[in-house]
Amino acid sequence: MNDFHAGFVSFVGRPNVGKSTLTNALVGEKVAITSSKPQTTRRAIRGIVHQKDGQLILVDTPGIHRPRTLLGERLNSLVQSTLGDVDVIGFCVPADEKIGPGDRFINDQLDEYPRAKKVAIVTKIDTASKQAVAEQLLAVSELREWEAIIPISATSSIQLDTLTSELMRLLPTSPAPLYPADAVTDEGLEDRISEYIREAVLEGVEDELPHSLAVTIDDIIERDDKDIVDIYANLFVERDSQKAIVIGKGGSRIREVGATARVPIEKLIGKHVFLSIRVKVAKDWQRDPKQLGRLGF
Ligand SMILES: Nc1nc2c(ncn2[C@@H]2O[C@H](COP(=O)(O)OP(=O)(O)OP(=O)(O)O)[C@@H](O)[C@H]2O)c(=O)[nH]1
Repeated sequence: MNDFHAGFVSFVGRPNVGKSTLTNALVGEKVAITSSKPQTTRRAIRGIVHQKDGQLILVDTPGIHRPRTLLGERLNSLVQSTLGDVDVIGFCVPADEKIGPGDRFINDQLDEYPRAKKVAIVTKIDTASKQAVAEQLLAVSELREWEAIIPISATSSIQLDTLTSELMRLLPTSPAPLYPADAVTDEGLEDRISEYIREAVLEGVEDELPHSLAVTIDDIIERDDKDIVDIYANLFVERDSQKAIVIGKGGSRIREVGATARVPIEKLIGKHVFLSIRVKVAKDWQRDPKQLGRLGF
């Protein structure tokens, strides 16, 4: 049987166009955290879509942007090395914003990856009128020759099956699946937990604070006597003033963060969780090669 398709697909686009939300919607599970803050995604996260006739491995990448810090530069080079390896690139533009210089910049970069097939995805069509969507499809079609142009909404589940089968069709045939049938991601447990915590902190913080956040896990300990898992996490910020904001009056904010993050973590682990989050200052870590290394970038 040679009609099983399997391969790697990456969604690219400006920050905040809905790449992570789309990844989660296609996988059917939260493998990538999302937020309304630009540049939420910092790693290439793999989400795996299983179908009878194929396996789609989605590599979620940070949004491409002009870097302002060393972290920004590392994120951009992560995108570049990821795109060099994928079979299909899905270029995402939102239906509710006109194509601008940021989109053109990314579209031009796609020439550097001749091996990958290219499809355009118009995202968030639930937010725009039929006419606006039609105009956006036309504008996108003028950027280059695409294998397909597909309008979707990840939050309203519009055309997601169409997108999956289009992507599947463009993947190479494979003698066997690349991942086991029950895998939804290749992210490790610690990384997924850290990301859930970062997502919870991102809710409600503003300005440059979202970029200053990093989370690491010291320990995950199963208790012998009870069905509880103890998780010890560190939340890094860059300045003392940010530490105060994140902790909140009398620790109120950080308690809320813990309660919010515990929900997806307990779902993931299938047990009750005691979550300890210690807030620490790592001064200007986004610009410091040593600290970036320690935080996993
Ligand atoms: N209305 C609507 N909102 C969406 C849709 N998809 C994503 N969003 C919202 O758009 C925002 C950004 O979504 P993300 O998935 O985090 O965007 P991203 O492109 O991965 O962003 P970065 O990680 O910054 O690159 C979030 O607030 C989402 O809820 C959609 O189909 N419809």
